Amino acid sequence: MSSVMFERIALIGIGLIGSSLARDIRARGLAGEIVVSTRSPETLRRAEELGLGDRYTAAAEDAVRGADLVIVSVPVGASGAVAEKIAPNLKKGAILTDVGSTKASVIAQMSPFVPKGVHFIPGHPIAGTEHSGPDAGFEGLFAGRWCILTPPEGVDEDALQKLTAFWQALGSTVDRMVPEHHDKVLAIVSHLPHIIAYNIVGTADDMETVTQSEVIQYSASGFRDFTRLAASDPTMWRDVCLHNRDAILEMLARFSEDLAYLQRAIRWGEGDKLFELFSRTRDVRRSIIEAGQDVDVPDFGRHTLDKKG
Ligand SMILES: NC(=O)C1=CN([C@@H]2O[C@H](COP(=O)(O)OP(=O)(O)OC[C@H]3O[C@@H](n4cnc5c(N)ncnc54)[C@H](O)[C@@H]3O)[C@@H](O)[C@H]2O)C=CC1
Ligand SMILES: O=C(O)C(=O)Cc1ccc(O)cc1
Repeated sequence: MSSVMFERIALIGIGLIGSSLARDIRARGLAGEIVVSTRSPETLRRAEELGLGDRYTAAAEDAVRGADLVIVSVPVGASGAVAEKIAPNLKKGAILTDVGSTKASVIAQMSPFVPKGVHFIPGHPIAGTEHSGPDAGFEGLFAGRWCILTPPEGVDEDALQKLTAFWQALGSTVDRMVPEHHDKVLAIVSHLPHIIAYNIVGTADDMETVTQSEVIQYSASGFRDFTRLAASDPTMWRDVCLHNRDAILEMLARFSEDLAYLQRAIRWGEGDKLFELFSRTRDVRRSIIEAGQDVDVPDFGRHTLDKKG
C-alpha cells in the first residue's frame, strides 16, 4: 500500500508509543531499516524478541548514525539527556522529532543540542492507553487519531511535509500548533483528567471507612473509569506534571473554583444550578460523539463508556 519514505528510521525509546510506531512502520513498509534503541537492556532484549526492528543498540548515539528520521519516544523529562547524547551523530538533513505529551519543555530541553542542518519538528500523537512498555504497543494505534506538530518558525517546508506525510501514512490527521497553545489545550483535555483520576483513586484508597473490597465490588458505579486513567505509567505522568507545570496549575486553579461553585450549590440545595451544569456537560459529550471523536481505546476496560451519550 505505502512505500519506503525514509531509508533509515531510528526509534529512541521503545515503549507503548515507540513500539507502536515500529509495528506500523514495518507493516506499511515506510522504512528501509528500523534501528531500535532504548536505555534499559531488558526492554531492548524484549524489543528484539518481539522483532520490532532490524538492528538494536543500547547506545542511542549509535542508533541515530545515518538515520533520515529520528523519533524520540521517552518520558518528557528524559528528552534533554537523549538530545545531548544523539546530537553529535545526527545526519545533516535528518528530521528529528518526538512524541512527548508536553511541548514547550521538550523544545527547551532539546533545541540547544540540535545541530545546524538537522530539522527538529516536535510532535505529539493524541493516541495512547494506560499501558506501557514494548508489549503494550500495537499496530494501528495512530489510525483515526490526531497528531499535533509544533514546528519552529522558519521550519524547512520539505521536512515538515515529509513528517506530515509520515503521520498521515499511519492514518493520523495532522494539525499544527504553537507549543504554548498545545500545552494549554492538552492541560485541560488530557493532563487534568489524569490528575483528577489519580486524585480520586488515591482518596478512595486512603479512606479507612471504605474497605478495599467495597471499592472493588462497587467500582462499576463511575469509579472504574477513573481507575483506568489512574493506572497510567507513573514515570510518564510525573514528568508530564513537572514539565507542563504552569498550564496545569492554571487549569487546576480554575477547576478548584468551579468545584467550589458545585460544592456550594449542593450545600444550599440549588438544584437549578446543578441541573444547568449537568445539561451543559451532556451537550459536550454529544458534540464529541457527533464529531466522531468517541474512538475507544481498542483495549479492555472501556466497555463502561455509554455510547448513547
Ligand atoms: N502513553 C501514552 O498514552 C502516550 C504517551 N505519549 C508520550 O510518549 C512518550 C513515551 O511514552 P510511552 O511510550 O507511553 O512510555 P513507555 O514507558 O511505554 O516507554 C518509554 C520508553 O523510554 C525508554 N526510556 C526511558 N528513559 C530513557 C532514557 N533516558 N533514554 C532512553 N530511553 C529511555 C524506556 O526504556 C521505554 O523504552 C512520553 O513522552 C509520553 O508523554 C504520547 C502520547 C500517548
Ligand atoms: O489512555 C488514554 O485515555 C489517554 O488519554 C492516552 C493518552 C495519554 C497521553 C497523551 O499525551 C495522549 C494520549
